[in-house]
Amino acid sequence: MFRLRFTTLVEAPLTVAFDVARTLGRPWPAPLTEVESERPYCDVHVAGPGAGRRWVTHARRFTATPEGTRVDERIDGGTGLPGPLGAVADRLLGRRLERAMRTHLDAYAAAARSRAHGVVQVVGAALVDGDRVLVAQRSGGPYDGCWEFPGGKVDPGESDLAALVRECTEELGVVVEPGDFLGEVPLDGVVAGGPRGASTMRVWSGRVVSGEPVAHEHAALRWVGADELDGIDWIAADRPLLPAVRDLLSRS
Ligand SMILES: Nc1nc2c([nH]c(=O)n2[C@H]2C[C@H](O)[C@@H](COP(=O)(O)OP(=O)(O)OP(=O)(O)O)O2)c(=O)[nH]1
Repeated sequence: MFRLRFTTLVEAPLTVAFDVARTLGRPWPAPLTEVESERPYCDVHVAGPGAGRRWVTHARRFTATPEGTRVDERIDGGTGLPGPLGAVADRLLGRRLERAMRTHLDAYAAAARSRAHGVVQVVGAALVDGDRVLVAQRSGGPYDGCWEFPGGKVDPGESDLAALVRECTEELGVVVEPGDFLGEVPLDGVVAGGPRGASTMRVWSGRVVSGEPVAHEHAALRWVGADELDGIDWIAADRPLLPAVRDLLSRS
């Protein structure tokens, strides 16, 4: 058998990295059957062993990082031929696939980066003061009254962190210093348009380094402790981030 491992860093949100990977498929002709898929986090495809006993398993995991999406891929396979001849055939097949994959992944990273330019990206700040985090209540619109992390859409050509600092100044009248990357969650497309889950929100921890937060655009602001997080009426998309926020508060 052969085992191939690839890691690709894609400058694109999770949803774009996942969708482009699926659209491009694989650099070999044999059709695979999907046996697992959780958009935008992972998928597994398999083929064989058929009449020729050749088999292959292709597993991908998409992980949010501060720089973009890391795609970890495992391809395991074999020709199914026995003995030393089979070992040589496996090695040759593995090498061929490895070469094809490297070219394919370069093209994939470029395609995902280019597609990401057309997708609205949102950033959020979990601003911490001691063992409390700042939450903000939306005023108007589809999420009227729901609570969220301060933040908003990244402007074209703007970096995530520049957008985070700008949004906190506009919304709260403070200067913030971004900290750790906490995670990325798919949004429902209400703001970005397009299909549900096209956009994501990427959230960093942060702290206020100048000024006192004032609700310039929100209905209200609250500093809350870890034990209050679950009881808040969050925008639904934010809930998967709460374990990371709880962990953050336990460390501060
Ligand atoms: N800021 C923020 N937005 C969130 C969170 N969770 C969540 O689903 N969203 C959604 C709500 C909105 O649809 C979108 C952010 O858009 P926004 O309207 O707040 O962005 P913005 O401040 O740039 O808006 P605008 O300039 O167009 O008025 O992301 C969150 O925790 N914080």
